[in-house]
Amino acid sequence: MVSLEGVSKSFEGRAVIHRTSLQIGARERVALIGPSGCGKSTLLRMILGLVIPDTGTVTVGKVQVTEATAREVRRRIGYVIQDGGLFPHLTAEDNVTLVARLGGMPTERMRARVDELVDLAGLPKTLLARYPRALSGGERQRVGLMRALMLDPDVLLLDEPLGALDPIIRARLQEDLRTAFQRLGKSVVIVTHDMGEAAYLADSIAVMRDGRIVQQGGVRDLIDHPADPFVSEFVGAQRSLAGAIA
Ligand SMILES: Nc1ncnc2c1ncn2[C@@H]1O[C@H](COP(=O)(O)OP(=O)(O)OP(=O)(O)O)[C@@H](O)[C@H]1O
Repeated sequence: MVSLEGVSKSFEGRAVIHRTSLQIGARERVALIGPSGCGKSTLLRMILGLVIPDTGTVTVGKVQVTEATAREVRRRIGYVIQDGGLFPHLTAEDNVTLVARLGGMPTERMRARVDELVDLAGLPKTLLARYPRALSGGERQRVGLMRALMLDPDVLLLDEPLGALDPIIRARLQEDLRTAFQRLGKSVVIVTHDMGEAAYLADSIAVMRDGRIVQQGGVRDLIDHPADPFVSEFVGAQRSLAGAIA
């Protein structure tokens, strides 16, 4: 469904992605994990056509992502960022329906879709009348998810969607996201710093360091067969409560 083949990128003469490849199949969920600044968001932005690689190719479905096709490709992708990325001057509902309205979706269809999505996102419908500033972080994130899903995209990209939330809300949203992913069966790429979250939400985890994917596999692979000392250090650095007590 999504394929990055040998992509690289430099900004201001500094290489931030070094010839990297990543494939995400239909219905497959991949987590991108790695230290701050290793290039996770840049890879997501390449899939969206917001960053065009210096070498290599990105394809979504059968379409190669270029400056010319980026807008068309973005219509097939839902994108969720930290804190929802909502427009502050629009109500939650107007945030969710904005692109559909601009695209001329009939009102009845739009209403039906919003009803489906409040159910999927686990959000009371009454909250949709509020502006983002009157919503909690978790509620904003649920609205962000609804907005990303409004046009029923084939691919869902989430860039640290739960990073700013407290642990209880985060755990609830993790559960609801997992259920939504299972129900929807879309290709998903989720960026996170949290190995537990990656293992819970994704089929496989791609560990990045310094602009490269150093290993991709299931969480057991990463623990039992780390490709190098960095992977073991990174996996081991995620302190569990049980470990802290011990
Ligand atoms: N448009 C840009 N111009 C210059 N440098 C950039 C640009 N975009 C990203 N970078 C740099 O590229 C590197 C990778 O950034 P990126 O945002 O992809 O990292 P990340 O792994 O997502 O980090 P974090 O986990 O902190 O969000 C960083 O050093 C960043 O400063």
